[in-house]
Amino acid sequence: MERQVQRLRQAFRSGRTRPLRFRRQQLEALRRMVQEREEDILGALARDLSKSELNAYSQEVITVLGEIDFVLGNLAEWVSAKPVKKNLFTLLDEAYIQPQPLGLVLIIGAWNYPFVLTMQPLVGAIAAGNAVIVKPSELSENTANILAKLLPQYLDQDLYAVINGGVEETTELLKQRFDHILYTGNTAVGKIVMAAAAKHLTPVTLELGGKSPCYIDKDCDLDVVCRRITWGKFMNCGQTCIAPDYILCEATLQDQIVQRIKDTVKEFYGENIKESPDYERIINLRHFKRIKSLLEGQKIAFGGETDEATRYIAPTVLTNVDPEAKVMQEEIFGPVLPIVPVKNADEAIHFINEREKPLALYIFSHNNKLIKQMIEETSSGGVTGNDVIMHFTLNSLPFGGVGSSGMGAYHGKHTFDTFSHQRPCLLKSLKGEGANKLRYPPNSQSKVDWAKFFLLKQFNKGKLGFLLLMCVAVAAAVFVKVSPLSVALH
Ligand SMILES: NC(=O)c1ccc[n+]([C@@H]2O[C@H](COP(=O)([O-])OP(=O)(O)OC[C@H]3O[C@@H](n4cnc5c(N)ncnc54)[C@H](O)[C@@H]3O)[C@@H](O)[C@H]2O)c1
Ligand SMILES: CCCCCCC=O
Repeated sequence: MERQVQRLRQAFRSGRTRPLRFRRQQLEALRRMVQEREEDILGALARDLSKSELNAYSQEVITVLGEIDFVLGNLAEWVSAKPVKKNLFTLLDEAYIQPQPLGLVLIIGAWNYPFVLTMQPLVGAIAAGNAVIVKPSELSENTANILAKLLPQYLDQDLYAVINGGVEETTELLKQRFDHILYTGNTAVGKIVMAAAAKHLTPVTLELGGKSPCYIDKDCDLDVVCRRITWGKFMNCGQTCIAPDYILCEATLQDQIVQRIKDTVKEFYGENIKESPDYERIINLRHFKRIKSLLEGQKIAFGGETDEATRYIAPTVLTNVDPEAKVMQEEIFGPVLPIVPVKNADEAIHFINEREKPLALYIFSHNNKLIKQMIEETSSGGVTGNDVIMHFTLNSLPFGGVGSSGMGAYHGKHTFDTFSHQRPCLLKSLKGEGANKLRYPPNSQSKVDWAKFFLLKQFNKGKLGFLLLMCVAVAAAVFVKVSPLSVALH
């Protein structure tokens, strides 16, 4: 493993990833891979999560293709140096920010959307000019294997590698030095990753989880609200990091909400949910048993059926759930939706703020002021008002957590920034040494006064402003020459 890491690092040092043309070629090759091997990819997702081809395509493949196209359309602009504002001291100099690749980065993916959660960060890491090791989750082993098979066929093998394995291999991998680690998975392992990274002072992006609350205000159109929640909660059998974890609403709304979710489940998945191609299965027996145990002692308003042989758990809604119940202590990550009654929005805000910061917050209300107030008075990785999940799909929005739901963010340009160093560059000339006397010792009050004048004036007023400022600078220079102050400066 150490040798493989060294090999990639060497290839990075060759400078091959620097030219824009090279990065574009790799991204185009990645796009070809997704298009030409779509069937293999969809097959792997079906074996791992019982995802239908249509669901796998729309939830995972489409996002990756969209991301590649978006990056290819913008990369030339992103890699370019960005001039910055100057002060009077640096007026004649060149000052800019140059995004540069970090080096060798590690992407550790989770099993629930095993294709998109590894490929979307990979797109940004390639775009930013890094060498990359991808470590897919061992729990979604078919997708992990197809990635290990396909990526070397399409991408530069010296720069991009897939390493498969479980805890042992990942632990070994984390002993190596990387220039950035992006980890997606649970919070407990997030801490292990961060501790390992700290040994090398490696920065991390941690895409973690948590219990994402969903508040429903009293005068909402519940038909619409419940359709949207049903879609986001039971998609991928509830195994979505930003699925609404639980509902907060006034107690009197519960029965109506239950009835509408029940009707929608029937509309979406039919009378026999087990037969629906749109309804997935729990990833493994451990998670099946964990989720099933969350139902113990709860009032099941509908659903609750399970089948261990196929790891099926029916869409399930629980009512009047006690905040102290087990189902409210951990992220559910399955098709179980508890409703916790609260008196009003203020109590909901209090409830949310008493707990760890969630990855997402959903607020349903006709009252925009209330939505803004709840955003203002709470904290979460992201927010969608009057819908669920959808903020994930907008790549202009940074996607990530806060507090125990993670740190850092990615998607679109944000991924490029995550995997880049924003290098500040100031290019001066060896001329104009006279002005530098201001900053050289011995210091004096008049030097400080002039330094204040030069340093505290920002310059960003276009050509006319530039001319005006030059006049001021010349006047100042003349003044310096003729005034008694100049004596102090020399
Ligand atoms: N924020 C996000 O974008 C996002 C996306 C998906 C899932 N999640 C969160 O991830 C969690 C579910 O995923 P999971 O953690 O079960 O996935 P997982 O079991 O696939 O683990 C994630 C990765 O961590 C590695 N790993 C596991 N144990 C390790 C250890 N001891 N040391 C080092 N590496 C180890 C795995 O090999 C895997 O690659 C949920 O909390 C969910 O909310 C977050
Ligand atoms: C529609 C795709 C949602 C992906 C969410 C990723 C986290 O689990």
